[in-house]
Amino acid sequence: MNLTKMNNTLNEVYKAHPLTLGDIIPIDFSSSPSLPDSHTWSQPIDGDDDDFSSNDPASSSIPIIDMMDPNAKKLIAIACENFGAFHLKNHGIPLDVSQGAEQQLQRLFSLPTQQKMKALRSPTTATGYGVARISPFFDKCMWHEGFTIIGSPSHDAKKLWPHDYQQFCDTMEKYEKEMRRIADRLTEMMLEVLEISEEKRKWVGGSDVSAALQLNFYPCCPEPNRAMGLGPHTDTSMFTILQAKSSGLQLLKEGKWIPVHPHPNTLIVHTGDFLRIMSNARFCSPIHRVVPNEKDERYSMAYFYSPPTDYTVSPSVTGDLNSVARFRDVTVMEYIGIKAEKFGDSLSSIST
Ligand SMILES: O=C(O)CCC(=O)C(=O)O
Ligand SMILES: [Fe+2]
Repeated sequence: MNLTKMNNTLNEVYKAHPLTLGDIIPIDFSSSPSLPDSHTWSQPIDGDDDDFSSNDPASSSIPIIDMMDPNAKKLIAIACENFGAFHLKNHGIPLDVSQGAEQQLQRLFSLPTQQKMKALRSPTTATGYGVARISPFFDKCMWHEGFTIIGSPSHDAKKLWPHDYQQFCDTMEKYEKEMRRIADRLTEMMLEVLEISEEKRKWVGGSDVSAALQLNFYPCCPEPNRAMGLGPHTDTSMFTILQAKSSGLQLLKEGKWIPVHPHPNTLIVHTGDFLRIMSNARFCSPIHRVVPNEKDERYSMAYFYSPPTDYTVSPSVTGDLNSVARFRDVTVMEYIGIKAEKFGDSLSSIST
């Protein structure tokens, strides 16, 4: 994987859209017994009360798809059309790899704040510890802390554990390799469904894909109905593959927030903006958010997978000769820059 190129690209984008130092440091949650004003959102936040799912269970929960099912390709395409998300089972990740990554994730976030601050992401770089990248687009802060990995985490891990970083790096690299295998396979399937030409598919499985692993921690929250774990957003990816063991994730569908509860031994897969563009808006890139919880803390790992930064993403209109392109062509690099500036208005800004 040409990670230096990917990292440089992101760093260039972030340099053009720097955060202020006040924006990048999470509060010390362990010393915040009540919700500070900086983290109090004005609207009450709907928790995971399952209101929507009780109305119409069939249309309100994302499907569970078996990756080994002979019909997987078709089922995934339907899920991408209806929800832009599904649970994936039989994905083939060895249990020790997913559990190992989960343990390292918890080890990282349980470090004392001062230690985590040693790996603080600077306002203009892409990796390390800090608040969510989407934070500047919201007036209020989120009940969340994160750690971003692009390629080998060793540079940042050495700052956290100067003498004992290897275990973290090996475990995370193994996990990323598994994620990469699944993302390649899902992408192959969906690009076939969209009848995207061989020429435009060559990047899949290659060394230049753009990939990042985002570790997230949402501590227990004293007033979850007035706080936000991660504000509403769509992902700047082709696919995002998520591992999480507790509830809190919600997807927006037809104006309602649908809770996405975890299932044992499954991953949650979302489609992101790049697949929406390539599919000419046939597939969704769902707006999602995370709500915090008073009793349960939440850990998650999100693997973002996109084409190489210089790849031109074009809507596929092959399947339907009457259809017109609903987005203009855009390179991955250019779209990452648009997203850093326009956030939720990015897709409409490239609509034709
Ligand atoms: O923590 C989660 O479940 C969601 C994370 C997420 O949406 C993201 O990192 O973009
Ligand atoms: Fe996301």
